Amino acid sequence: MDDGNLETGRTASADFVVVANRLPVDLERTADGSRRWTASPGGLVSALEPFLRSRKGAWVGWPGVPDVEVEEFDDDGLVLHPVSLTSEDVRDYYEGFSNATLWPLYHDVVARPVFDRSWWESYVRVNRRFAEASAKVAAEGATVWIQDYQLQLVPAMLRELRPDLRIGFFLHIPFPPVELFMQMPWRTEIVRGLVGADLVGFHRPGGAQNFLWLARQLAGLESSRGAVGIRTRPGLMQVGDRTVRVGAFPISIDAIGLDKLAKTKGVAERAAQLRRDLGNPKKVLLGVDRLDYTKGIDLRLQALHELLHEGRVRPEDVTFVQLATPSRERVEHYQRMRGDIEQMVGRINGEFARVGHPVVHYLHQSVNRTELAAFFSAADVMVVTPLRDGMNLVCKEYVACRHDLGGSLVLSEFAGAAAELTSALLVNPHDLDGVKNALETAITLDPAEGRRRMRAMRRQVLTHDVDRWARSFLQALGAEPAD
Ligand SMILES: O=P(O)(O)OC[C@H]1O[C@H](O[C@H]2O[C@H](CO)[C@@H](O)[C@H](O)[C@H]2O)[C@H](O)[C@@H](O)[C@@H]1O
Ligand SMILES: O=c1ccn([C@@H]2O[C@H](COP(=O)(O)OP(=O)(O)O)[C@@H](O)[C@H]2O)c(=O)[nH]1
Repeated sequence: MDDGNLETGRTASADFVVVANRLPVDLERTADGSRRWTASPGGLVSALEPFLRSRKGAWVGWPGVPDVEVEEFDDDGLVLHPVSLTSEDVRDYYEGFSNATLWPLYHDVVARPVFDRSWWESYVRVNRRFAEASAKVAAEGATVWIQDYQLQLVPAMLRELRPDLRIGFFLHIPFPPVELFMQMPWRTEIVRGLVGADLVGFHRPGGAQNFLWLARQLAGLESSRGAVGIRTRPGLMQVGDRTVRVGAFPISIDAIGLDKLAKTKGVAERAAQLRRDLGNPKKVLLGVDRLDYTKGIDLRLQALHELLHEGRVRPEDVTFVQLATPSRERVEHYQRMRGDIEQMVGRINGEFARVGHPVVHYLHQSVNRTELAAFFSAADVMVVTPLRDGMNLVCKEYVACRHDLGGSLVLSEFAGAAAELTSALLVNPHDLDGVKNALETAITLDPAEGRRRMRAMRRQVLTHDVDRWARSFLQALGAEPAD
């Protein structure tokens, strides 16, 4: 996308507003000093962008680079309202509090969270800026849907500025067990920020249940104690004269769109080309992740290394492709993990590759949707082994692309998607022998058994798409009529 497609300078007054840390597009400065817009990384954007485009709302978010002022603009009918962040905001609010405090704390402390008071102050300031921007964009009585852990204070701040709005909040990452959340020095402030919404949504009922408990303990709020259902039976909480709903809404993908894309001649040809380029191995294994320490890329490489060592897998039979989207590159944990992973790739290839035939192809790059559909179509085994993941859209995308019922999915029990894709080969990523066994099973799986599993997973993914997710959330918020 370039600036030519974008109509700038319009004033928005939108009835439906999404607020997320990132806009769906990132501003990129190229080497020759010009600027262009590219697709933003991550599942939040892939899920919400097609949905919002279909209903012509406004999107409030950061354009992805510090220290730029960009005017509100129209991107093919979607009004984008940029919120500027300074370099200090990016360091303290985004890389600091969001990604070195909240991210590890909410992902089961797989890395140690840093609690820094100046980061917290920056988080409060930037959340206020987002609340003010949203208050400006939303029309009288509009629905505003706030997204994710970077903006947990925005619901209450926005309600104070604009009591006329209908406010929803959805958390895309796991909500942690209460014992872990209690470590947070600003735990009560965060709970009070979230209950500013009319509906607080999580991927899983467990997250909703944890939140209800914490709101009772930390904010003294009266709340229901019954089990929260999936898309139904939300918990209820009394906040002054308002009733706040707390529910579980597992996110999904544009399944029909991807199914269609994977059936095109172009994707099928590209998939065949990819297999040829890889040297037509018997089995292609694939990993697709942001380069994030929660994704368990290191442990799948370790499992492969051991299988090769033990002779359970022959290097001439398998090729492993790891697509790793660059992510949060200035955060220390991410830098360390990248070094470790690249060392492991080098080690496996050093020991098992032949000239012209690496065992592991590692691409530290992002690829587009069509190319990704070709990779999914080409892969015999999709390996998804996060230590913890809110949902994980990649595994659902793989399933949506396998109209041929080919391929098998190795999936971590600790991804939100595992509760829905129960016919995957489920693994505990902390159990390396279990991961090795599952990889071996997937490589040698009887095709009829593979088809049976894939059919069941496709039934689930194709009937539970992102549109259903968004509709069920907005219906529970009262922003959309019930079916
Ligand atoms: O914006 P970044 O810091 O570059 O990170 C990208 C996004 O990562 C996270 O995605 C999550 O949302 C997915 C969709 O619900 C879900 O499947 C996945 O499990 C989550 O990790 C993050 O939550 C987003 O805010 C980021 O934009
Ligand atoms: O090279 C890539 C790698 C990933 N993705 C997309 O990035 C999203 C990743 O979402 P997921 O929920 O799996 O994880 P997240 O990165 O949000 O934690 C998926 O929609 C992928 O299709 C992409 O467009 N290009």
